[in-house]
Amino acid sequence: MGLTLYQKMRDAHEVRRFKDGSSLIYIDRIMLHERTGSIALSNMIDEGRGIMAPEMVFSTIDHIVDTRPGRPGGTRMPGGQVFIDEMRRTTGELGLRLFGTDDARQGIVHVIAPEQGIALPGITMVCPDSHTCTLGGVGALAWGIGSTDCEHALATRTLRIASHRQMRIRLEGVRPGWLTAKDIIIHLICRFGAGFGAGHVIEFAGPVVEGMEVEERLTLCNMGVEFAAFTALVAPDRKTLDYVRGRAFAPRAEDVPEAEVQWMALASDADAVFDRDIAVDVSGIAPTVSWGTSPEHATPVDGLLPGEPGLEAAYRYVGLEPGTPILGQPIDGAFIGSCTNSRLSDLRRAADLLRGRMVPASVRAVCAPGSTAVKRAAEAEGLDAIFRDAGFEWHEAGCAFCFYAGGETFAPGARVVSSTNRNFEGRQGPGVRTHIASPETVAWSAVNGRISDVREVLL
Ligand SMILES: CC(C)[C@H](C(=O)O)[C@@H](O)C(=O)O
Ligand code: SF4
Repeated sequence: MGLTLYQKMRDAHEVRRFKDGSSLIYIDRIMLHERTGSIALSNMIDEGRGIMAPEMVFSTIDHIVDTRPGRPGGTRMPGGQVFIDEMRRTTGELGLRLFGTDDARQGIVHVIAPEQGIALPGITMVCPDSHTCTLGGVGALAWGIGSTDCEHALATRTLRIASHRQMRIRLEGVRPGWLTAKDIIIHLICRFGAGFGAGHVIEFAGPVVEGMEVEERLTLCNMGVEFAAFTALVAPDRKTLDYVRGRAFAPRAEDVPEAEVQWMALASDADAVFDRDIAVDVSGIAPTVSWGTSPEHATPVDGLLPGEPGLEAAYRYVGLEPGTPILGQPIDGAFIGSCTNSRLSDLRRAADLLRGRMVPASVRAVCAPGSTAVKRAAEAEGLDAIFRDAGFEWHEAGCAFCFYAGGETFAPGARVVSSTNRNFEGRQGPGVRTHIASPETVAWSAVNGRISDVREVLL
């Protein structure tokens, strides 16, 4: 019987298989950020434990640090400075790499991992952060862990994982030019339900995935955890190899040929058995936005809001009515950023829609590039000027606007179209109503001052 991509990667890293089917897995690389990583590292120091392979640990400061231009206050999160200070102290004491706020490699952990070549095809990676699944987009077996597991991984370079079920989602059909990976993943979560991936590893495959750029695959895998999956993956291909080559922590030039042969062999066998094998035709998928308080509360942008029972609390929070259109809903805010959609390709596509246009004064629009490197690259090609001229605030790299670190937010009750991945109550701040969507939908809605259909301009 053939093996799935996931099974091959697991087997290649398996130190031991237990009777219950779980496995002890060798961990290649570990990433940390100040919100959770600082806690794991202080515990390690307090317990007198050493780090098994310090050179394989990569840390950054992204979550609670302000993204305001210049970051004048460090962080506005009450009590937040201690996480930043602890991250600096503990990484210093333990001799770990830290991409701090003064480092050109700083950024949202899941954005810098592929960007710096830390995430690579075929490696195992963990980080105490749920969106570590993003890295499946480059063919890494990567998943989010809790603090205790993080300490275990730091101390032993291994982790025990359960035996996961296998799901493949094959994306087929003709993808319209305006249809983004974000629309597709929100559509899938809405169609199958936010719990559909529970207990599974999801492999995204099929011609539409093969046609996607690597940064789009990162967006697709990013929301694997919003599908409740253990993680998500895309098999590496030529595009992945081109993407990875030459990045700072990728293999050295002389090792590349051998590595690439190994990476290209990473694919599910033709006779691999999946517990669920689903084909989805993307041809009919519309630009998709969330309306409620779960990513599964979503709708085609030109659809009417659903009226099933059980959605009352969500409707109350968002201040909308079943049976009404989402299209045309006036908005107060627009946000482009987060580990889902803040890479250079996202900013370019949004800028294309903003060029020569202006966001109305009633809308507060913010862009926080995913990393300092993305920010600088965007500035080098003049994207910052396009965003600013359109009325967007141009921020530093970080998470703060995505998850309300405690400071940066929109006004209570504000309706915000956002390129992020979560929309539960208060996610972007007290009372803020988040509609998750593609960066294109965010940009186009921002200039119109209402939730808008990108097909008006991109068809
Ligand atoms: C703070 C962190 C642990 C959290 C996560 O794990 O996802 C954050 O990144 C988020 O998106 O809510
Ligand atoms: S950008 Fe948002 S979703 Fe991503 S890691 Fe940061 S807080 Fe979590």
